Amino acid sequence: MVNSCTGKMGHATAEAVVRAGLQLVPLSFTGASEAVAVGNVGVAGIPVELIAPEERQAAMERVKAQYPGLVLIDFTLPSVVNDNVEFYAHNGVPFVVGTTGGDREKLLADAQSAGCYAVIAPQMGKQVVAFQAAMEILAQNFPGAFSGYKLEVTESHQRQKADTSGTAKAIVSSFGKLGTPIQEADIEKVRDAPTQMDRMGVPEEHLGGHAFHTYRLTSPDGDVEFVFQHNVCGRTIYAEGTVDAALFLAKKVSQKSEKRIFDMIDVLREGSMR
Ligand SMILES: NC(=O)C1=CN([C@@H]2O[C@H](COP(=O)(O)OP(=O)(O)OC[C@H]3O[C@@H](n4cnc5c(N)ncnc54)[C@H](O)[C@@H]3O)[C@@H](O)[C@H]2O)C=CC1
Ligand SMILES: O=C(O)C1=N[C@H](C(=O)O)C[C@H](O)C1
Repeated sequence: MVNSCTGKMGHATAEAVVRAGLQLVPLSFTGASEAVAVGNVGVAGIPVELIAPEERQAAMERVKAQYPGLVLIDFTLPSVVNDNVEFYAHNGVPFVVGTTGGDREKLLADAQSAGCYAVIAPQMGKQVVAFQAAMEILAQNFPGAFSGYKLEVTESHQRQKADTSGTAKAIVSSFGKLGTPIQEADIEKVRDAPTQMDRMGVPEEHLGGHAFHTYRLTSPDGDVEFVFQHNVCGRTIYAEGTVDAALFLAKKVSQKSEKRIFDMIDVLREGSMR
């Protein structure tokens, strides 16, 4: 079940669920206004009924009874992700959260205290997850290796993205251990089209959906520079990774795994990404 199929990521993920030959629950939680105004949304020819927040408990009971292998997927908004996770946790359902932002500590604590199975990660794209893991491995093995270097981070996303990239924040945390700590406020957020096209090289057709990240490290004397970059156009890479996460989580539930909360590095490590 994908919440919300009205959103860009939710829709792309629901399509990936169908492409993978899995059963898409034809219901999707969404914001109150869309549920009333739109009613339902088509995903690969399947009409998906939109459920407003005040109707979701009744719908959840129906869905739980009808779909025993249920895994929920959340791609909503930073402003609602905590409320959604509280709701999933209260209902004891396994869930994958790709939504960024919100209070991340509370999100983890709510999932943990309810004993839910969950995959929670700001980045679902296999190769970007591998890069994220590599930076953390580097940090664990060579702490302080870049002490004294200056770190500059720029991330460019579609204009509607309100929060700072969750991926950038995760990678900045590894850079902190490598000796170049910076604050979230130091991450440059690019959201305007001219800068995205002229400076960052975002193709015009991807202004509405892209994620271009650059991490630049410069030595104190300016003689040495490292630049790490990952530039993604579109949403397929995340949608496919999310399906991998849902399949991984369903396996963990059926195995009654003792560990219940995972991130995408766990999914990648177990060889569960196609
Ligand atoms: N983990 C990953 O790899 C990725 C994460 N994201 C994150 O996913 C989130 C969604 O991104 P987009 O799809 O681009 O945003 P979007 O703005 O296109 O979609 C958000 C959807 O949430 C719906 N919504 C609002 N209130 C709701 C509620 N109470 N319950 C259910 N749905 C509600 C809205 O109606 C809208 O359709 C963002 O946090 C973004 O950063 C995006 C791409 C990849
Ligand atoms: O909103 C997006 O688009 C993305 N969000 C995630 C993030 O905040 O890091 C992942 C990717 O950057 C796309």
